[in-house]
Amino acid sequence: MLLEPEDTFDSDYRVHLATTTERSLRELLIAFPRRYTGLFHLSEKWIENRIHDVLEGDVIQTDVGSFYRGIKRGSSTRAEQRTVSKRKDIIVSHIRKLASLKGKLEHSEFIIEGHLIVERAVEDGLPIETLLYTTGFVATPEGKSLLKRAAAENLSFYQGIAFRLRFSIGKEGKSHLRSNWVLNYFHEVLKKHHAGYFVLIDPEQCEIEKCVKLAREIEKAGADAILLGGSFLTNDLHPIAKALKQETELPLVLFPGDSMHLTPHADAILYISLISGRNPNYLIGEQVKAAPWIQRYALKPIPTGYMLIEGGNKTAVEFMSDTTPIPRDKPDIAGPHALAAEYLGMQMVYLEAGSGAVHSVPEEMITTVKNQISIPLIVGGGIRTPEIAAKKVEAGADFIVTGNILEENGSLELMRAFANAVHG
Ligand SMILES: CC(C)=CCC/C(C)=C/CC/C(C)=C/CC/C(C)=C/COP(=O)(O)OP(=O)(O)O
Ligand SMILES: O=P(O)(O)OC[C@@H](O)CO
Repeated sequence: MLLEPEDTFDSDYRVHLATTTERSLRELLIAFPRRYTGLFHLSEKWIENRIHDVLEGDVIQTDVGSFYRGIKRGSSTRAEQRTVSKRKDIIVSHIRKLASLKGKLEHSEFIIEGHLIVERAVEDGLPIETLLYTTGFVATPEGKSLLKRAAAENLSFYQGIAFRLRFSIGKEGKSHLRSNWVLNYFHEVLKKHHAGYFVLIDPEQCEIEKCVKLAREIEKAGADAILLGGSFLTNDLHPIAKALKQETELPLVLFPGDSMHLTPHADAILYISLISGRNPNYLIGEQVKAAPWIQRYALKPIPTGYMLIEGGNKTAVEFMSDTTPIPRDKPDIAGPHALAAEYLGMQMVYLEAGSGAVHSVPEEMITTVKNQISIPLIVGGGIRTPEIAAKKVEAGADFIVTGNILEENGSLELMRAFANAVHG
């Protein structure tokens, strides 16, 4: 985003946006200074609606094209508060960690501060990942010139607590995995706790308000992330995801049943391939259809080997995917599937008994799989009590997913009991 002083059309700034995704546009608009008027050049139709979400104003036609002229709403803008000051902001806390040598070594990332050195780094083409700056900085001449250069380099911007620049050392170029803060966050959860706890929200099962209430409780209870998805969706995902993201600090991770289950309002997506089945559509077909949209929406993909395990009843996943689950008494078949997932470069394995399964994944199978792989293991389906969750962790699960039980009885106490049982 580049701001130029503007007075011809009764605005404070003429704003040039270099963005191709809704997410980066949103982040840029968050950085636009409050109580100032901007004249935004509308290069593409979709930009207009998104600007309208954040700024109050109208489209104006001029002889040099159409523009959106709007003023940034007052200080109560939720997004603004979230980005700048929330203590638990995941990116900000990650950046804080990088201040220590231990943090730098652990993540192979640096922060550098000061516009001259940052400018030099941009100029030298260092593998920069994210540029962080304050709202004040964007309006200074140094800020303008640096942001112009950074926009030309296609860097992602983030308005942070201080003007800082983060970049990775090591290999050239950007890797989606190296810059995948959600995956890094999952690994941090595992360093902090014995295991992590994910709660699945099924968009079919709740109205927006109910979902939001549930999400707030999930966060309060100490869960580590919210999964959003279902095997068959008829509800519009966008408003639900948007509301959840506004109301909680937890990472919002899509858990898709097919390539239509996407929204730019989430942080990441379990990029699952149904490796227990032999249905090419769920091994690679849906993934190919979704890939360009995941890129456009700037979702962080988490490549995951998804394995369906017989759970005593025919589940939605089994029916929808037209695949046969791995028999629950055959851990020796499950093990090599998981190992193959790791060898294929997947970052997680998910053992799924199916939502509402009569029997959850057997402990023996969890242990066999865990012993074969070094990537984190997610276990879900039919886990109905904190005691059972603890047993799965003891057997080797790194992350536990619960869905139905909280839809049936979403009490804060029960969620807390699950989080505590899993965290150990
Ligand atoms: C990577 C992308 C974009 C798509 C991959 C799609 C794949 C491989 C799907 C596997 C098969 C499938 C239908 C998985 C569904 C996973 C899921 C969200 C399960 C949880 O929900 P349900 O089992 O539907 O729960 P309910 O029965 O409560 O709806
Ligand atoms: O709804 P439940 O049975 O808890 O299952 C959660 C999840 O693993 C389904 O994909």
